[in-house]
Amino acid sequence: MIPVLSRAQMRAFDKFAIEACHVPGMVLMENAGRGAADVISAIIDARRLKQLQGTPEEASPSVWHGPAGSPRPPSLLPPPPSGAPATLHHRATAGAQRGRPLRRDKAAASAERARSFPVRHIPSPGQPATYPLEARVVVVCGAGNNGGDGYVVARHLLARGADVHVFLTSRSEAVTGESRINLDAYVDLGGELTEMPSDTPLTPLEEALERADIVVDAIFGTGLDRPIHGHLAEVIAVINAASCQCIALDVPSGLDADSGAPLGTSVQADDTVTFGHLKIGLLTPDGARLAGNVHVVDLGVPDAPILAQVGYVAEVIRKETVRSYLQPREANTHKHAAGNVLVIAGSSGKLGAALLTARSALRSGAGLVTIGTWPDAALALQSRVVEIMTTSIEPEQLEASLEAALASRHAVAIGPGLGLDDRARAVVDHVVLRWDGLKVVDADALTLFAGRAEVLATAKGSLVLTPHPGELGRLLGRSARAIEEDRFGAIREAVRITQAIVVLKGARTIIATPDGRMFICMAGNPALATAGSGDVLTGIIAAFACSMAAECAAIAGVLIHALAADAWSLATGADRGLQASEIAEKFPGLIAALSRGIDPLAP
Ligand SMILES: NC(=O)C1=CN([C@@H]2O[C@H](COP(=O)(O)OP(=O)(O)OC[C@H]3O[C@@H](n4cnc5c(N)ncnc54)[C@H](O)[C@@H]3O)[C@@H](O)[C@H]2O)[C@@H](O)CC1
Ligand SMILES: Nc1ncnc2c1ncn2[C@@H]1O[C@H](COP(=O)(O)OP(=O)(O)O)[C@@H](O)[C@H]1O
Ligand SMILES: [K+]
Repeated sequence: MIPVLSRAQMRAFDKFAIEACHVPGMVLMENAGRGAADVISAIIDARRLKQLQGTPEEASPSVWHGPAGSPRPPSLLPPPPSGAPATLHHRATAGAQRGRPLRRDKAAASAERARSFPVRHIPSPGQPATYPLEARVVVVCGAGNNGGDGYVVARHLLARGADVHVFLTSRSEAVTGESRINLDAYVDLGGELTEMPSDTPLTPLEEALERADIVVDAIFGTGLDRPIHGHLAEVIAVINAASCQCIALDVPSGLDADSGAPLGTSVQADDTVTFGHLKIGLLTPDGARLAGNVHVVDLGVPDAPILAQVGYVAEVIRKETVRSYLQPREANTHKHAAGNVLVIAGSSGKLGAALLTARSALRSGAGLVTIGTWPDAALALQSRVVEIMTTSIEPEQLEASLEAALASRHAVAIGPGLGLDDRARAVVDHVVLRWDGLKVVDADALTLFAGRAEVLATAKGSLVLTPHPGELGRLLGRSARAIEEDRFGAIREAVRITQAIVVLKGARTIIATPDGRMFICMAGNPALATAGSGDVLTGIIAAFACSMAAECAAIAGVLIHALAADAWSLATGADRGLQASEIAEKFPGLIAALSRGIDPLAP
């Protein structure tokens, strides 16, 4: 399980560790700062090795998370001067290339060691293979504990030979407690510090950032409790204008750790090193964009006893969890046992939606898939389908034709392209509210409950609702923007009103269940922003729901759908141009890989 905590839970976690478990706050701060220094060192080292090996920066497969359209930051480090000492890595490589034996006589080596007392740096995980770190690092510290983490980072980078300069957004006298001890330690060890309280110009910071390779943002963490204005907003603007790589500590300063929205303004980080656990605000679309790549470092305390006290808001969906839902097929399985899905979808001009949903259900392993649609649409579909069956919903004999269509189905997917007229409303009411089975409700079927979402709580059977932010906004009487600004709050409200499992789609899809749990999908990419990809998701969830609990079907469907896009992007190198029908083509291979415990995205 990868838990995700709210701001209050993370603060309670630290408090409980300090007060109930007697781990000094100083130790937590040291672990946080040292962990961050390790991540930063590894980033510097990886870039340096890449440059020494002559790999052009542009060839890096890593994703640039900066604002849309903004240039990727320039290369981190200047090329090493000619004649510069070779790194340990290079010496080892050169030796191996010259054919020097890799195994040495142990006794001779031991005798040699005893004579020469060599001092060797043995890197621990996350640390670079070589010191000194050749990087110019600016650390911008606030007056609170986030700033305290910043001094710890500064001290460790200084110890590793980096060129470090700390800027403090207040006077030193304003810094107290553990942060003050770490500030003093950094300064007393020869660290350079410039005070930058509100009445001072920001030119020294601007000049330092022009020369810097990395800026570490340690202004605010989870203590941010009001919008940022004035001087601090200007400091953040200067950081954001700098072209060097920006690494935020805990959260980008200004980001609301709960909603993921900027409070006034926010640092735009390339990487965020977060402490203890993921914060929920780092996982919203806005938060993810502002945080860049997120690294979690542990605080050196066991989680279980503390999490049992403080709880967590959500879990990240893991491939291992989905693997446990995917059972191998029995040798004597027959098509009826493999899942019988009815897709109630499509209308004139929107037949594609029905086809995408139905084909997705087949590719996900359903044994029988039937599209139930209007007579004209059913007629038009007959010439376009081979493995999929069709059945007509007769508006004049609605209930009778629906009952016939629903007989023996294990699950129903309803909504894509169905239309919003009165006959569609009658179909949706009959199936969603009165049929006693599992229904995946999407698109038009959701919109037909706008203004009356509470009626969904009275539905027979069970429901999985799959809204995008616009559809959820319609259900809750809000704008799509309002939903995006508070995705976790909105999905919880939707579950409370409807008592259904709700899947809120988008970058970082969330699944929430009526018993209060939430799951976040970290897979997927913007290639999914293409017409019909939601219909494909509806199909896979409906097919999985034939053989899994509804909640597991939603979790597995969301992850595999997202992984399909990631696999496509990995294969093509593209972030656009994916056609919805191609998503489902990847399902059988992904299901097979996950079932065997193979990472489908591993090279
Ligand atoms: N012992 C602990 O509790 C640990 C805390 N850690 C760090 O401590 C951070 C939290 O530290 P703090 O609680 O000191 O808070 P911050 O350092 O995030 O913020 C400092 C103070 O700024 C003030 N402030 C809030 N919003 C403001 C605004 N808009 N404009 C001006 N001032 C504002 C508040 O009074 C707040 O307490 C975490 O994010 C993490 O980085 C880590 O060192 C791990 C251990
Ligand atoms: N930027 C993105 N990153 C990750 N997933 C995305 C992104 N944009 C869209 N998606 C996914 O693509 C699907 C789009 O669904 P939906 O909006 O219903 O599309 P449609 O109505 O065209 O079928 C959802 O599963 C959503 O989570
Ligand atoms: K920060």
